[in-house]
Amino acid sequence: MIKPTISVEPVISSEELAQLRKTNIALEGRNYELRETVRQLRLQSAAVESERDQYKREAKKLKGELEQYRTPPLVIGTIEALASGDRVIVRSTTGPQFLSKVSETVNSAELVPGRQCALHPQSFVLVEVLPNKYDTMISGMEVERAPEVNYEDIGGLDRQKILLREAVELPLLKPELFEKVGIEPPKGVLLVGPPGTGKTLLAKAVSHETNAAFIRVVGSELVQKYIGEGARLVRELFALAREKAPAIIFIDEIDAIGSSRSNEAYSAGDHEVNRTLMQLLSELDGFNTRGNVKIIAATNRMDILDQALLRPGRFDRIIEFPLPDEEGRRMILAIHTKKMHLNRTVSLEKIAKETENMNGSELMAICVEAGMNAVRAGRTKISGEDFVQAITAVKQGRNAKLTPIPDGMYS
Ligand SMILES: Nc1ncnc2c1ncn2[C@@H]1O[C@H](COP(=O)(O)OP(=O)(O)OP(=O)(O)O)[C@@H](O)[C@H]1O
Repeated sequence: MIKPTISVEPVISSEELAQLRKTNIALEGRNYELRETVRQLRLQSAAVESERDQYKREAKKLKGELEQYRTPPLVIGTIEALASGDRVIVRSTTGPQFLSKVSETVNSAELVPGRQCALHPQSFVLVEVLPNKYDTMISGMEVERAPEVNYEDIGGLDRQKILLREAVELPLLKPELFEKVGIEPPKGVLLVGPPGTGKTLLAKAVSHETNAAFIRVVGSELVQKYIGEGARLVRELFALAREKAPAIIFIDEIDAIGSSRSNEAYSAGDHEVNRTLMQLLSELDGFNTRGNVKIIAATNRMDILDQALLRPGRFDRIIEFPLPDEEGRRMILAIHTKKMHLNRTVSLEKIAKETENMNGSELMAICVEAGMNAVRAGRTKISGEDFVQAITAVKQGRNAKLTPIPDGMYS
């Protein structure tokens, strides 16, 4: 029997096989390219979303500010007697008496003669019953006992630290030294410099070191919140400080009550500013420098400050806070990255070089933003590139803050 011969024809020639392999490699390359494009697009979309969120937050903040400008300041008064129906007799702090209608939002149980209240400036409707005594103003002031800020938390500013410690800390901790030598410690200290340069931070550190209460008020709030109340608030501010002594009064934006323009007093607002300033000057003049209340003020606008504030016996010690130099920036960066996990590609010296003209507050924002970049990429270590991007973001926004992590970043 003849066996049939089976001839096995190759299904594919070696040339075809080589061609197929080539095509396969090309397709894999293309696939890789496409995946890379998708990854890039995802990153871009995340960045756009994060920018959108930032704009949204900015818009919300501006809306709030606009709303604040639209709301006129309220008039303060004292309830004198309850009249019939929904009316009360109120004497305003500026003098006249009103028969005021009471807003429906006010709890009638709070309408007690003697209580302070706020009236709408046009309709004189009683819109709010204010808490008693200090509470009224404490709502506008921050009171903190020995804030948690140490000198080690402050980068650079060595000269400023020495000067402030000498002017505030020493008289509080060792008043007898001044007595023995027979000199008066400085009365008020004025910190002058651009925003975000550590003025508040250093004042808080002194407060921590002396275990003093830190009472912070903002100049513009003293004169804008309630008509006719600025002078009373200043009086109560000093009374509160004496009660909480040892205490440090910190008046931020003092130029809002102490600008030379306020002397001219040509509008109701200016008149209010002027009265507040007069009260502040009189409190300063009647102030015992050896006592355990110290006063520090801060401003970014030394140029418009009323000279009356700078006379001897008032703010007679001026300490300048410049923008940090390269070494200062490196030290500030070191403080804010102390608890961060940095990889070897991060050089604080290099970052300090690239952040000329930036203040401490912006340097802190860069550190937070760099950390966020690592979080967004799902890493636990922060790289030099994270900082490069953060510097660009903060430079662009100049007030870039923590951006929320875009949805789906980790999916
Ligand atoms: N020298 C510094 N060392 C460390 N951090 C700093 C320094 N300067 C500023 N910062 C950071 O910036 C933040 C803002 O600083 P601070 O409130 O002290 O500025 P300021 O000079 O009082 O500004 P403003 O005039 O706007 O009130 C601080 O909470 C801190 O995180």
